[in-house]
Amino acid sequence: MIKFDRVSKRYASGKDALRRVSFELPAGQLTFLTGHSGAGKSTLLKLIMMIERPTQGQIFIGRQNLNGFGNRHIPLLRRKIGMVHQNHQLLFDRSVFDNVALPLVIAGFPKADIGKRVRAALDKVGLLSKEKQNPIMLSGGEQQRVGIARAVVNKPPLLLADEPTGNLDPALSAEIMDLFHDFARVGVAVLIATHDLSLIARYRHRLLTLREGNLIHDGVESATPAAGDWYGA
Ligand SMILES: Nc1ncnc2c1ncn2[C@@H]1O[C@H](COP(=O)(O)OP(=O)(O)OP(=O)(O)O)[C@@H](O)[C@H]1O
Repeated sequence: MIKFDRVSKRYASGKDALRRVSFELPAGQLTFLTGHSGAGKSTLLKLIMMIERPTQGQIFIGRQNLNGFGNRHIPLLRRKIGMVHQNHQLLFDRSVFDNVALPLVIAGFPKADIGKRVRAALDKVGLLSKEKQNPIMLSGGEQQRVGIARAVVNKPPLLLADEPTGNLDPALSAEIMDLFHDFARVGVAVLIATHDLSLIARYRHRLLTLREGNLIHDGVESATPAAGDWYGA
């Protein structure tokens, strides 16, 4: 589903945020992305979203090489990617329904279609009964689920999450992880960037570990937190 081939990113400041990073994420797999603060996780997600461009190397989504994409292709690309943020980034001046509908409205879906898809997404995250509420009335875990419904309402083949359980207690984190597992089970490639070592230890998934822009580990073997590794201790 997604492939990085020797991807490097140097910011204008001269900072090398990623150095010759290569990996592939197949459809239907859930993968954690970890590393210390500043290791390059957000940069990697930004390259996938085309918020930033690589300095070297190639990124493929499906069979498409992002190097061949101009700015006008970006909206089309982003429709293939669901993004879940730690702070949900919900709009508090509109209902839960309207928040989830937003990507479909932007993409120009017909109204009847929007209703069907939004309700299916809210049903999936267990929040159908709250569609008319303002998200400000919801708990942190519920707000995160609204964010997930919005990310998947387009049925994207790729789901990215940046610290999706950052503000949640272990029980709510487990609920969110259950949802991600459900999406992986139906063929979505799920990439979760997280610092949460207990989360990584609890689920034995493939783990990509970055240190100072280098991919220093790719596998499930040492899914137990190797904090010493991260911090170069
Ligand atoms: N726009 C930018 N211009 C210059 N340097 C940047 C820019 N964005 C990030 N960096 C630098 O690139 C490196 C990687 O940053 P990045 O945000 O990708 O790390 P991260 O692993 O996501 O960290 P965190 O977990 O703290 O979010 C850091 O040294 C950071 O300071």
